[in-house]
Amino acid sequence: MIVFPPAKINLGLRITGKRPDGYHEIDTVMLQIPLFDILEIVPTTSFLFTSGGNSVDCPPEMNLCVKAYYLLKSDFDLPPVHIHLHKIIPMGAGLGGGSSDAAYTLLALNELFQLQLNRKTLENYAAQLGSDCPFFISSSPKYCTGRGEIMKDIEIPSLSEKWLKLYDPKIHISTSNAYSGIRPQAINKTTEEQVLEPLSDWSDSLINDFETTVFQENKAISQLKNQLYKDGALYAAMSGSGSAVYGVFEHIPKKNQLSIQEWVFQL
Ligand SMILES: C[C@](O)(CO)[C@H](O)COP(=O)(O)OP(=O)(O)OC[C@H]1O[C@@H](n2ccc(N)nc2=O)[C@H](O)[C@@H]1O
Ligand SMILES: Nc1ncnc2c1ncn2[C@@H]1O[C@H](COP(=O)(O)OP(=O)(O)OP(=O)(O)O)[C@@H](O)[C@H]1O
Repeated sequence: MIVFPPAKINLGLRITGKRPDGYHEIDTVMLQIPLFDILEIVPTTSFLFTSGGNSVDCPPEMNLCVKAYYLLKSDFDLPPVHIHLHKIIPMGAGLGGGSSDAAYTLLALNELFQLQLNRKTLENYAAQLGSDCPFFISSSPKYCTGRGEIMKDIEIPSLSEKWLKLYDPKIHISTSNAYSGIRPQAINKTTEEQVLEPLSDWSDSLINDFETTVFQENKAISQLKNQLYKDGALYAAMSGSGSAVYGVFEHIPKKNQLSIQEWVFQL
């Protein structure tokens, strides 16, 4: 079975508290985007994990696909499989690629071995693998709170038929380091309320709390955000804990001749 785990972007990301378990309370909207890894899972005689494309900077046993397989295997009599991951989504970019691979491993195993697990059960398994993982179990935009795992479906009419330009500055940002530099703050308005306001208000209202510290340490990332506004973006921001930045455009944006990886998608 072949599946295509997508990347996500965060629209606004507020960090509102530090929890006793060391995680942070967040308030964000997450949206899948059409940038995909490729994941193939086939039954075999002994467990094997291989990967291609961009190299993943952790040993195979730490790969979230492998962790997802063994998590399900602890509760079900799963046969051995060969998992092959072709990595395309940039790592440490705030695009949730590893989380998506983990969620899609659960989804594929559920289907391949007819485990009959419903969405809620799959989300509970996903939450054990990472805070962003439950989001990838279903494909619609979500307003996410808690440590990211409390989700509510949301429609974002402002984004209908808009264009997205995404830059990968190729700067690896560790999520836990990024969180450790943040002082949580209470918020007056939720991100859900803000994304339902007109898109023309977003640049003044939507905030990613990671931008202040990440931009201070990496001027190149804030320059890319400025570049997106210069190019005519209606709204531009960093995704998650960075380093990827995106802009939302009314019309198809031109590609720049910057020596940097960029993608353009219609939403
Ligand atoms: C930045 C976001 O991508 C926004 O969607 C997520 O909050 C990160 O989610 P993730 O990559 O799935 O994170 P996890 O794998 O669960 O946690 C990695 C590390 O990030 C920190 N972490 C993560 C999520 C959260 N709500 N609070 C945290 O403090 C913790 O130090 C944790 O050890
Ligand atoms: N399948 C995988 N793909 C990518 N990274 C993985 C995977 N499995 C484990 N990892 C580890 O997770 C780290 C970060 O992964 P990921 O791509 O999800 O980060 P991110 O883009 O910053 O996402 P997030 O928005 O969740 O913080 C990698 O540096 C790697 O060590």
